[in-house]
Amino acid sequence: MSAPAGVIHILGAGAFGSALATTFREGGAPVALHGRGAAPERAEGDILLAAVPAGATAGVLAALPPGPPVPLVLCAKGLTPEGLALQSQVAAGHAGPLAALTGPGFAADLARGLPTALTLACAGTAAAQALQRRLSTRALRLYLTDDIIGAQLGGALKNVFAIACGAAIGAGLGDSARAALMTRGFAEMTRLGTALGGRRETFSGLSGLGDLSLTCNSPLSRNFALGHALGRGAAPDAVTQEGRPTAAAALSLARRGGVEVPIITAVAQLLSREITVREAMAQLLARPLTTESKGMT
Ligand SMILES: NC(=O)c1ccc[n+]([C@@H]2O[C@H](COP(=O)([O-])OP(=O)(O)OC[C@H]3O[C@@H](n4cnc5c(N)ncnc54)[C@H](O)[C@@H]3O)[C@@H](O)[C@H]2O)c1
Ligand SMILES: O=P(O)(O)OC[C@H](O)CO
Repeated sequence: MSAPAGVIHILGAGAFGSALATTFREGGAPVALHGRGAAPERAEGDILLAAVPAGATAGVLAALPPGPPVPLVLCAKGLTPEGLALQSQVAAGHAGPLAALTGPGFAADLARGLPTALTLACAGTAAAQALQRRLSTRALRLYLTDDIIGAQLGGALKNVFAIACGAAIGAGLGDSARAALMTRGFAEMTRLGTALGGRRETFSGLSGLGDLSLTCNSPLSRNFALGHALGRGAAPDAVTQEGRPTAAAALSLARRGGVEVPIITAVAQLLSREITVREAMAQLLARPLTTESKGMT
């Protein structure tokens, strides 16, 4: 007889944590969903998922009581500005295998059992495959990558481009402007992401282009909705989403690495009230003319 599977502990009982709990329960796994202030005891064979906002992960992990070195799956999509930009850097002290779950998936869709494909990024083939088997269900299909840096960067940076697209649509600038921002945003994501250590191919996958497509095209995205509200004249401080700290952190990482990120720059300026949506678009259109082809002068 095989040993019973351990418990999937989900830290964070918000929209995504609750949707994952529903998904895994429907897949037949034992799940414990932990709200704010909970610090679950773990046993061998358990899995920990952190599904709180990116800025809360460090505190939630620090509050855990000591336990066996079980795998930790990071679900937050965002960069934190304190120099520890990526979630895997925030969680670097974790003793067990570390993974990131990212890619195009709205909590609302998962909670309804709608088909969803996500990326599970994890170093170490055996640990990665074991997690893939435990966390996949009939509705949730997980693809593996060992590029944990690239997968997290795609998931974080798409928030900034979703704000840009929402703002363009909210301001009535049209679907062509959205397509331009998505495509040039993808170029920017790949340029910054590879400079920070991600692999180029990762940005063409679910965690990059996949999530960018979803959030730039759907009013269900909170980042798109934030941008849309800005485009319609709302004050930037009225709403806080992970895109806001991520835009600031991405801009400072890009400046440090000498990477050109005009859309991230415009979104950061928009969020700090330096420019309006129309000024942001005018600024992007006024940049020196350039090529899409490598090597063309
Ligand atoms: N909602 C989605 O569709 C979705 C999809 C994929 C990934 N995510 C990611 O999952 C993460 C959580 O998003 P969400 O939609 O569940 O957000 P949410 O606001 O619905 O829930 C966040 C949860 O974290 C808890 N929390 C917040 N700050 C905390 C703190 N300091 N300490 C302890 N708990 C705290 C809140 O009480 C809440 O239960 C985000 O990083 C988001 O990018 C969300
Ligand atoms: O609502 P958003 O903008 O945080 O997007 C949710 C998920 O990241 C979509 O994959």
